[in-house]
Amino acid sequence: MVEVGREFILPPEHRPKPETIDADNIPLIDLSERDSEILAAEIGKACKNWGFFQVINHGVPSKCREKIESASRKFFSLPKEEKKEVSRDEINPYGYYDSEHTKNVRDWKEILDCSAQSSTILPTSHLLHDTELKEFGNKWPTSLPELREAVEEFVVEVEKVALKLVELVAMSLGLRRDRLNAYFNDQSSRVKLNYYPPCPLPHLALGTGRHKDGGALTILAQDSVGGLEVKRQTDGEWILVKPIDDAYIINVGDMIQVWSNDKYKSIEHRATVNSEKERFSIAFFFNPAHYTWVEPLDELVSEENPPRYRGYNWGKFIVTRNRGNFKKLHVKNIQISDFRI
Ligand SMILES: O=C(O)CCC(=O)C(=O)O
Ligand SMILES: [Fe+2]
Repeated sequence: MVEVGREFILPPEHRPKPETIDADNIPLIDLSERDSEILAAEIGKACKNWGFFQVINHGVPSKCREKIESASRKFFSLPKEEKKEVSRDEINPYGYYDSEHTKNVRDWKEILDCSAQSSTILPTSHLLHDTELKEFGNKWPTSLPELREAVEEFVVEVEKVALKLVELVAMSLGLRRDRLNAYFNDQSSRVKLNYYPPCPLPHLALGTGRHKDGGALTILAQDSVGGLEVKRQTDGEWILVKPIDDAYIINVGDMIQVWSNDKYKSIEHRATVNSEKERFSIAFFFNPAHYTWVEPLDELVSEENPPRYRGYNWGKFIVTRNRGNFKKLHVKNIQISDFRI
């Protein structure tokens, strides 16, 4: 019998309910629609009302998805010692770990975090006065060469979708189509493989605790088990996102919320676990370079609609967030609300 340690147990108000609501669901958008004005309008509406939507006919070959899903299963079924050989640590955010914390409660999951680029430059410290930077690369398990190949091929494909979405988001905000593209010339994008083993007490713990994604946008592939829940803006209820074969779930990250000066919202979400089935998901976090200064876009602020956020440096933001994910801290983890004016 697997034990559920105290560090996994959530305070009562944040525990998942035994029954989830799945009647109403997040919008489903067909990306093969050729009229980009129509697409942008649909995406704008989804970003405003839900902060989440699913896409079909996205162009990512299903073979590519099957390959990364299969490599991920193989990776997590490797002996623990082999996984630990590619562990992340307090400074290097890329690698394996089984003790992620969200809001200082441990998540019931194992993770492999990968830099989407061959390497990523990040600050080594969350402290603002420390300006040291370091280049971090991926560690791959030697017994599973297909994992690296699968991740690299997946990145090429999802990045095309991410750029297309960022263009549609720009259009929907009434901006030039390529207004946001330059932010992604240098990236700190990340691929996260999530593995949620069956949990004997699924109503006391979560696979991923409630959180908002900090970057620009997230593209998520969930398997057919289901468990992702999104907080509905109208009433604060948690809504189960129905798995759809070969679809990707897209969500607005904090950065788009800030750029849009709150027109679009980065919405809280979480992943539940269940006592019978294991569950896998793969997230692609589309993020700009560490040196990016994030603030409401000039075109979207005015005298009547003044900026609602102070600017901040993305590198320091993500490093502070990573630090809180790595271990339990006694301070609240960084949120964009900290920058609210
Ligand atoms: O596994 C999931 O469905 C969600 C994971 C997630 O939200 C994340 O990794 O940021
Ligand atoms: Fe997330």
